[in-house]
Amino acid sequence: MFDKNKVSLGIAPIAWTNDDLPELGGENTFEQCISEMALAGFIGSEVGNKYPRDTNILKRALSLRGISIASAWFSSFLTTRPYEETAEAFIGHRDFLHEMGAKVIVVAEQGHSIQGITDAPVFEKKPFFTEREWEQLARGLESLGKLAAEKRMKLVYHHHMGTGVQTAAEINKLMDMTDPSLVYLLFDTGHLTFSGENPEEVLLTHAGRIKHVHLKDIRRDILQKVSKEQLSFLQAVKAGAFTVPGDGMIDFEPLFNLLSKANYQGWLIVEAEQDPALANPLEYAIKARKYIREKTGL
Ligand SMILES: O=C1C[C@@H](O)[C@H](O)[C@@H](O)C1=O
Ligand SMILES: [Co+2]
Repeated sequence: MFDKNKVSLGIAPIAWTNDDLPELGGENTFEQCISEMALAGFIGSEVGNKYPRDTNILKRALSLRGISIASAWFSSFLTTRPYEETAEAFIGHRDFLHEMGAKVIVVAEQGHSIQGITDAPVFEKKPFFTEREWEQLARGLESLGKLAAEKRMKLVYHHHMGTGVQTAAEINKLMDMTDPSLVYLLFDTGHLTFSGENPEEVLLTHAGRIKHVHLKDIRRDILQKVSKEQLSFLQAVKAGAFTVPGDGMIDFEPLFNLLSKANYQGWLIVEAEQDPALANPLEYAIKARKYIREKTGL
């Protein structure tokens, strides 16, 4: 299985406070969040909107708890806005993450995205890029990838529900259109399953380019409800579509096996956004940690 010197376990703050739905977990503090991550046995985190932006303050709070920053989300608008606008914001984000010691930068294209539109049915209204937009996205990501490389960092692209890069076919197209030394892939088990893709197939196809992993599970009954009632992505999250690995319909064992066979190196980040009032974040973090230990020995 995984080499403990090459694979590290982290957890995202989104289970404590949801940046996309600020009403979920608004009461949970930054300190509670990172203390509970450490208590559950994780050594890494991504960055949430309650995290201090002053890198000295952030480093001190995290080091007291033995936590490092693995990465943080960046929204690109390469298909809808001038490249320079995205590049300027990307450089600030990159420099912050570099200062925090992160090696990868998570990027998701938000041009035409409906992931944040409260009432847009996620299956029915997902956007599709024109060929011109695909070109803009691919060339723009390569340029951002070069900016990442200036700091010896990697851009990892996050496929996502309700965006133009959601399905396996769209992931394949993006990977085909971009330079593999500049644009890498983030593998998110929850988004692939939500979209109806086969995560094993995606993993096998792109194993060499996967440099960051988000682990989340899906509740099958909620997924059926999302499709039947034409819910939006955010309504799906609120309804409990996502949960921690081992608590839903995904079989993680073959995925862990394939990742380890591909000599995966980097972070495995548990990222299971759900309503913290219904799913206690510490309890679910402990549950996830236990499941991963049982299945991988990590
Ligand atoms: O990586 C992610 C970041 C979140 O903001 C997003 O909506 C979530 O679903 C995700 O996978
Ligand atoms: Co994710």
